[in-house]
Amino acid sequence: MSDTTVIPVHGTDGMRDYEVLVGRGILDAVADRLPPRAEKVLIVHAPPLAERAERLREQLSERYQVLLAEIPDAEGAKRVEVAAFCWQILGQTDFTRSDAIIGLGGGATTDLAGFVAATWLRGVAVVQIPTTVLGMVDAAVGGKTGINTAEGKNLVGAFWAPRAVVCDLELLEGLSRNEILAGYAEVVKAGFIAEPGILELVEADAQRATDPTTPEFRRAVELAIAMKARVVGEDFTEQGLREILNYGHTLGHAIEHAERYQWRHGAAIAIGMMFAAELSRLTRHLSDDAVDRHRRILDSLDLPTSYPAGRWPTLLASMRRDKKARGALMRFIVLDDIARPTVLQGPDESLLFSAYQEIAS
Ligand SMILES: NC(=O)c1ccc[n+]([C@@H]2O[C@H](COP(=O)([O-])OP(=O)(O)OC[C@H]3O[C@@H](n4cnc5c(N)ncnc54)[C@H](O)[C@@H]3O)[C@@H](O)[C@H]2O)c1
Ligand SMILES: O=C(O)C(=O)C[C@@H](O)[C@H](O)[C@H](O)COP(=O)(O)O
Ligand SMILES: [Zn+2]
Repeated sequence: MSDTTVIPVHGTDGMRDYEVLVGRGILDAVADRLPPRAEKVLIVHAPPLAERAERLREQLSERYQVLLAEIPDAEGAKRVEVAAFCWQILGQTDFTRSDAIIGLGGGATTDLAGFVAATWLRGVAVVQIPTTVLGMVDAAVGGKTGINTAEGKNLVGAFWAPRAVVCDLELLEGLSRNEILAGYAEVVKAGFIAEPGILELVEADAQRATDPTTPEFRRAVELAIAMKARVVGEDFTEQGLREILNYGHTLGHAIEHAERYQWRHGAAIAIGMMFAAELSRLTRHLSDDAVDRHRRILDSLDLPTSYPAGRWPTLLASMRRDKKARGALMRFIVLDDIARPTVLQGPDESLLFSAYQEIAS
């Protein structure tokens, strides 16, 4: 464990403090992070993680009765039917408040596992083991849990902090390059809103910054996690500051909805950040240089930055249902400069359309 980085997260709103561990080959740490009085543990995982879940089950079975819940892959996990499937397992095995859930997988799995933990008996412990870049730097940290509905992304959910987050970088070795790059969209999001050092790492050498075996990758990931830890430690339930983590998400979530949840989250958010940068240029005088920097960085990561012009009415309707909206007023996270985020409330539709035209294909 000597090479493990420990990032503390301050608990507020009745949540306990917890830690995010980052390292290689550190899954042994999981047992010690489970509640001491737990007897049963449910590992929630998608099919691609089945072998890994079985190994974890063997590792934990000396101390616990370990159950497995194999759920649908990717966004298919974030449905109420899948939560009900997990609740049924918990009910049939007399899972009590001292037992614990483990979310093992990408952000979709950890969002669902967290939601099941938040709702079962009004809250049981969850330890998250993210297995994608996006899960490690964002989804598994911070306690936002949730599922999608036909009307929109993450419309049902709860704030429920994990007991620990264990990020074993070795788990990333089976991921495709496209999956790594999509997850990296949230790493550069952290760069744009608060940690320009991340952007510098990508600009210096995008290949090394995105290769999970390099020190540059680990540095970028740790900077992104530490930034998120600071923000959620101050504003767990998104009363204000936490909204900055939604940079690029108002349009990004609308794209995911328009694409019937078949797109990778990070790809949609990349387009959303490009839109937010253009909106920032129009409303906050974000410099041309800073906007071009967005496009250059996203291009260097092979992430998309445009979307068809004709989809605007659909996207606008969907953005009105965004959780940041207050009545008829839409809210967007924009930048005064790199690492200086702010909220734009109630912009005119014509202004939004002008920003969209800049990214429309
Ligand atoms: N709660 C939050 O704060 C938060 C933050 C960001 C994103 N999210 C959510 O996270 C989700 C996206 O997460 P994601 O990008 O990790 O996608 P994902 O969970 O869909 O995983 C992507 C794919 O990679 C596979 N996979 C995962 N780990 C693997 C591994 N180690 N080896 C091989 N295959 C593996 C998965 O099975 C899936 O097919 C979205 O639903 C998004 O809304 C939540
Ligand atoms: O943790 C947060 O807060 C975020 O906004 C992080 C986002 O990257 C993430 O996609 C989150 O799930 C979006 O939250 P939502 O409230 O817009 O559904
Ligand atoms: Zn996101």
